[in-house]
Amino acid sequence: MKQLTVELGERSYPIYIGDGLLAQAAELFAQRGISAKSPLLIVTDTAVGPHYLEPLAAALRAGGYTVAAHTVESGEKSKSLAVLQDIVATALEAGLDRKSAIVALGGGVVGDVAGFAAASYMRGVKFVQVPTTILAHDSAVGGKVAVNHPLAKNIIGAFHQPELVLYDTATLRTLPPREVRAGLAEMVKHGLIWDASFVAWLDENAQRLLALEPEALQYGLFEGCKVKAHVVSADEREDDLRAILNLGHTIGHALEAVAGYGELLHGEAISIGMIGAAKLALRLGCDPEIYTVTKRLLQHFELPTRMPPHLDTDAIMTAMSHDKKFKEGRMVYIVPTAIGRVEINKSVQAELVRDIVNELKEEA
Ligand SMILES: NC(=O)c1ccc[n+]([C@@H]2O[C@H](COP(=O)([O-])OP(=O)(O)OC[C@H]3O[C@@H](n4cnc5c(N)ncnc54)[C@H](O)[C@@H]3O)[C@@H](O)[C@H]2O)c1
Ligand SMILES: O=C(O)C(=O)C[C@@H](O)[C@H](O)[C@H](O)COP(=O)(O)O
Ligand SMILES: [Zn+2]
Repeated sequence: MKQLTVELGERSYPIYIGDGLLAQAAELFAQRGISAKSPLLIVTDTAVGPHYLEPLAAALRAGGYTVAAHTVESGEKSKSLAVLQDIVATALEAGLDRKSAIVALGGGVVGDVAGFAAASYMRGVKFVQVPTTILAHDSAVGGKVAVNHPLAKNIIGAFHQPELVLYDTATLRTLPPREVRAGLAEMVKHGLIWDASFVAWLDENAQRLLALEPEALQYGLFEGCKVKAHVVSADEREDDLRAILNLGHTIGHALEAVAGYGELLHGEAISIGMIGAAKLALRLGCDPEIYTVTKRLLQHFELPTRMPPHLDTDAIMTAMSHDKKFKEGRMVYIVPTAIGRVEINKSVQAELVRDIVNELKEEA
């Protein structure tokens, strides 16, 4: 088992990464002070539940926990206020009290909606992340929890850190290949924003990751989590530095919203958004190698680099204006300045972005 810590003073928490960790859930929950005197609620989805709900629930029951469960439909559309209401109803029926914990068993969708339920139920109860996708090496760490609005992604949410992240890499073996690829987009992002040597490793090990080769996977997840934990520890509430985790997201989130939260997976939208950010870097006079390496990496991972041409440019520009980085009348873009380095740029002209959005429709 590998372990690292998100350093947040008294609210610091461990991330455990290993094969078969679901079986150790009760012990690890108890170590983190999750009470066995109040019921737990596991939130999962219709694709994950059939595989992993019972093994997790059984491990927890064996350690003396009382466990209830709530299953949401698989997919981005479950990040909604309606689903949040349903989770709260199950929590009340199951008798969750202020000492209870809500456990997210699934990918980023379950993590975000269950996390927001934990942040708001009885004004906040404990939360545990049990990620089951590659993408969730990002979403399970850092405490951003949210649901979507039809006009804007993640616009109703909170910061609510988990007590622990229990990442059983054995669960990743049932991930559909498209989800494997989408998850690797956020791993590429972690390299591009922070660590040129990780970028080089990703470049060389793409096939091993796509094949879910255990050693490569654990290394990639650990390094990705390490970048994320470091940035979150430095700026938990995105006053400044944390915005770099949004590389590719300004365009990417707009694409997801305009495409109706279904056509493009989050990782796919972010892949296209990172091409957009690399194009922005080119236009701002940065080293062309940034664009070349970004595109090569994303192609290695068989991720999309071209925007679906039917998406309307005006609608995308409007959706971008709802971005949470838009403050005091200024749009903020995360722009690469070298491999493994980005800047938070507050002076990019909207017309330049519009050109890039149109170019993304033509990208090969
Ligand atoms: N909070 C954050 O910091 C943060 C960071 C990145 C992304 N996100 C959010 O995360 C979401 C995307 O997360 P995701 O890509 O994990 O999506 P997801 O949760 O929808 O999971 C992807 C798909 O795989 C299925 N699945 C999950 N685990 C599986 C498994 N082990 N075996 C078989 N099927 C499995 C799910 O049912 C779903 O169909 C987006 O909503 C994005 O906005 C949040
Ligand atoms: O944790 C962060 O900070 C991130 O930006 C991680 C992103 O990958 C993630 O998609 C996040 O949900 C985006 O947050 P938002 O604040 O832009 O909605
Ligand atoms: Zn993301």
